[in-house]
Amino acid sequence: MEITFYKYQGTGNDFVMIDDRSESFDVSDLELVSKLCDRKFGIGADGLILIRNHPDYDFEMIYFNADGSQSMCGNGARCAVAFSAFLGIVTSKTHFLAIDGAHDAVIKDGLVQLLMGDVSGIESKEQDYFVNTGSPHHIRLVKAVSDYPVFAEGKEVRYSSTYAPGGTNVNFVEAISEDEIFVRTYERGVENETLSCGTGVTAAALVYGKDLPAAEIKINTLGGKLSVKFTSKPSGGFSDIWLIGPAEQVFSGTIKI
Ligand SMILES: N[C@H](CCC[C@H](N)C(=O)O)C(=O)O
Repeated sequence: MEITFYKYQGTGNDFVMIDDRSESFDVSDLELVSKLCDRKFGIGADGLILIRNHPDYDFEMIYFNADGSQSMCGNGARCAVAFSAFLGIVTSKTHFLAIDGAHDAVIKDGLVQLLMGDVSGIESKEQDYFVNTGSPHHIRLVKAVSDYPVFAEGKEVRYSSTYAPGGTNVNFVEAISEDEIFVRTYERGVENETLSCGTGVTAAALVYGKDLPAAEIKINTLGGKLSVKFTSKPSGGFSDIWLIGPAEQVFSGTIKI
């Protein structure tokens, strides 16, 4: 079988993108997903995204982590918007469907702005926090995130009984200033640290700015810079949550597999 693909990255979180409007990709073949994401035997990526037609939306994105599991992916969604514009499916504004529901997005000044789903609230977890921003995120505020043992500590939390059986993504957050943080993430389904995680930095920004009526938090990641804007709802929870950052096409090709 020969598959045509496009490789995208959003602040270093990288994805195999496939125009699957023909619906020819077998979504039950998780071995194929893992092989295409394998960095030695395949194309190599944190995840794989199919773009399909949908009667009620501009398009539907189907996201797979590298291990074949599915979840909402913020950086992947931003790359899906850029890819759909490249394919001519959308222009600078779009309304599309992902696993966690409908999203709006805008392409402006070379960046993709993604409207995330509302968040009902933040849970305390001993000294840490938990937020679901379309995928589950454990948040730990730390002093010097550059030196932090992200893989070891992240893996321990991800597989802890607290989050069994589904697990969680784990984010370590350092305060840089009152409106700027540095975030490193251990990602479920990649089972490693990624260079950035869109739903993760969104969760981190909500925790960091949870006592503010509204905020725009600048976020540094190992893979580049993102920002998150949000409004705190009087009843608790958050709305108007925008994840903003670049989404670039790196290369395209075909793979015989
Ligand atoms: N690994 C995550 C999904 C991808 C999240 C991340 N790549 C993002 O940009 O949101 C999970 O299994 O919940």
